This record gives sequence, structure tokens and C-alpha cells, in this order.
Amino acid sequence: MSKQPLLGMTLTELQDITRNLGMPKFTAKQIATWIYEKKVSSINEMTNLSLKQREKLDAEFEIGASAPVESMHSVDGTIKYLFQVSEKDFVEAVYIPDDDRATLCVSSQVGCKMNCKFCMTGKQGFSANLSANQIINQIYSIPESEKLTNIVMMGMGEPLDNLDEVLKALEIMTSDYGFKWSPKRITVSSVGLKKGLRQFLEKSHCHLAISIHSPVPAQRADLMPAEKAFPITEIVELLRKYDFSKQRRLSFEYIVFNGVNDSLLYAKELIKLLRGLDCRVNLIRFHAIPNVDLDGADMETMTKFRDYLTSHGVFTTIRSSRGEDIFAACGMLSTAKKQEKNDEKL
Ligand SMILES: C[S@@+](CC[C@H](N)C(=O)[O-])C[C@H]1O[C@@H](n2cnc3c(N)ncnc32)[C@H](O)[C@@H]1O
Ligand code: SF4
Repeated sequence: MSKQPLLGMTLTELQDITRNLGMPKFTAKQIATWIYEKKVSSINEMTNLSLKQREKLDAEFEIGASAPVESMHSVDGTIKYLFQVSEKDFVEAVYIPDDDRATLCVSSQVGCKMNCKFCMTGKQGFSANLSANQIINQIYSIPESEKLTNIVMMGMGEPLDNLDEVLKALEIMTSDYGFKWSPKRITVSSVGLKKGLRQFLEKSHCHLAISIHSPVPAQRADLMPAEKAFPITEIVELLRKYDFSKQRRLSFEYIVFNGVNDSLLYAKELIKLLRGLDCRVNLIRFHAIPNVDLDGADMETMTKFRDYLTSHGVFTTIRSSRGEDIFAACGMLSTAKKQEKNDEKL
């Protein structure tokens, strides 16, 4: 029988384990410290547990960290890591250093059900949810782990469609027994699944980014089929019930597509939709993907769009596009790897 990973377990889960193994409750906290703070590579290194306790634990459990199987380095310092999560499945995490910040873009699922027109992960379809172990492992097992200042859940998958495991991972990142990070350093990005969104807002203090991409429902539905089940107007109404004026930040992600959503008419609709909300808009450059008839808008158009929004009270930035030479659009590398695995079998 394969051993269960300890990495990715919350303190409550560790307490269940120690109780079942007949150990005192405080050993759970000791184990958490060895894993999340001291980052030991074996249970045997947990030296404030007795030899007998370590043996008992080791019979059923392992640390459960696994290094990335591949990496691609961009000329701009961005590094894309590939993690193997099952025999044929891979997920990506992208390390983005930038002056005094170092951000990791983390995946939450293998593939995605949401099928957004412009997204390579969406084209893969859905394969599996990542466990809290596989989410935390992306942060834990990259060589730059100690340098990280920020986490964005903007890799493969829809985090709110795998909320239980994502919430566990967020708890580990932000708890005293875990990585002790401020929730202000973590952003969860979502298309806005209503039930998951409400739960996320109640149970976590991390920042929220909503992928909006169009303020016009019919156009948004064409780009993002999730709009049909979870209209952006309802999502915005829900968001109005929460306070984003203090610690927690709300942003809207908007890929600017040439000739699609880039005219000032859309900027005006966006202003109408977001009126009165404490939020900002991030304009994103489109990373072209194969077989999709969409192009990114040019910088002049994006700048005009940004300036219009900002001058009408909606603070807007243009997000710098990183790692273009290594296909930063998430899902590209894992798709290629999956294809390679399939070809090996033929
Ligand atoms: C990959 S998604 C993951 C998080 C979540 N599923 C979401 O859609 O917000 C993170 C962000 O990347 C954007 N994105 C997806 N494909 C892209 C592409 N080809 N070029 C630029 N941004 C893209 C999404 O719209 C979203 O804002
Ligand atoms: S953009 Fe996000 S929600 Fe849409 S398919 Fe890609 S990962 Fe899924």
C-alpha cells in the first residue's frame, strides 16, 4: 500500500492522524513545524518525536514532496516548472521574479471544465482536481521556494471548482502552523462560480481576481461559457455585499482582444458595471494559442483603454507580459508533455 503524504495536511488532519496512532495531541503541531517550517525530507529527521512514534508514522506516511520533472527558463528570468501529478498528467507553475517581488503562479486542477475560448488549459478539458498536497508541493518544491513573496492562483484550472482542496492549501499558506504568510500576499483568480465564490469570501481573507474579459453578457458568454450559468451581473451583485476597501483587494482581469472588446464602448460598459465597487482592473495581453481566431490588441489601444477607465474613476493597470518566449500562456507546456506521453504509447 502506498504511503500517504503529510505535506498538504492541515493541523486538524494531522491531529486526526496522531490521535489514531495514539500519540499526544501536541505531536501534530510538532509534525507541522517539521514539515512547513523546517522542511525536513524524511520522518526520521523529526527528532523531538520518539523513535517509536517516528516508526509508527513512517509505516503509513511520507513527507510527500516531489520535485518538478522539467523546467523552461525565459530570457526575462521567468521559469516555468512542470510537475507530474499522475502517470500521464502534468501541471505547470510559473516563477516570475520582478525587482523585489517573486511571484509563483500556481495550478489548482489538471485541465479545466470552463472551456474559455482563449485558454489552452480549457482546450485540454478536465482531467482531475489537484489535492492540497499537489497544490502546496508546487510552492514547496521549486528551488526558489524561499525567495517567494507572492502567490497567484492563476495557473491551470478553476480554483473555485476545487474549493475544498484550495481552501486547505490557503490555510496551510497563511496559518501559524504553516508558512505563516499574510493573505495579502495571495491572490485567487476565478471566472466567478457563485457558490464557491461566496464560500471563498467567507472562509478566506486572500485577495480575489475575477476574470471578466467583457462587460457585455452575450460577448462574455461567447468567450467564456461559464457566463451562461454564472452571469457577471450576478457575480458583481454578490461582490457588492463584501468589503474590499481595507485589507482585501478585488481586481478584474480583462484580456484585450483586437477588434473584439477593445473599443471605448466596452470601457464605458465596464465602468457602468463596476460603479461603486472598490476594485481595480488589470488589462492583460493575449498570449496567442493555436487554432483560435483571436488576436491581442496593440499597446496603443490598451493604453487608451486604460487611460479612459482610470480617468473615469476605475483604477486600471496593464499587466506586463512575462515569459513569452517559453509560452507563458498556461497549459502549453503540460499539453505538449501529455502529447509526448501519448505519442510514446503509439
Ligand atoms: C489560466 S486562468 C486560471 C484561473 C481561473 N481559472 C481564471 O480563469 O481566472 C488565469 C488567468 O489567465 C487568463 N488567460 C487564460 N488564457 C490566456 C491567454 N491565452 N492569454 C492571456 N491570458 C490568459 C485567464 O483569463 C485568467 O484571467
Ligand atoms: S481561463 Fe481559467 S476558467 Fe477559463 S478555461 Fe482557462 S483555466 Fe479554466
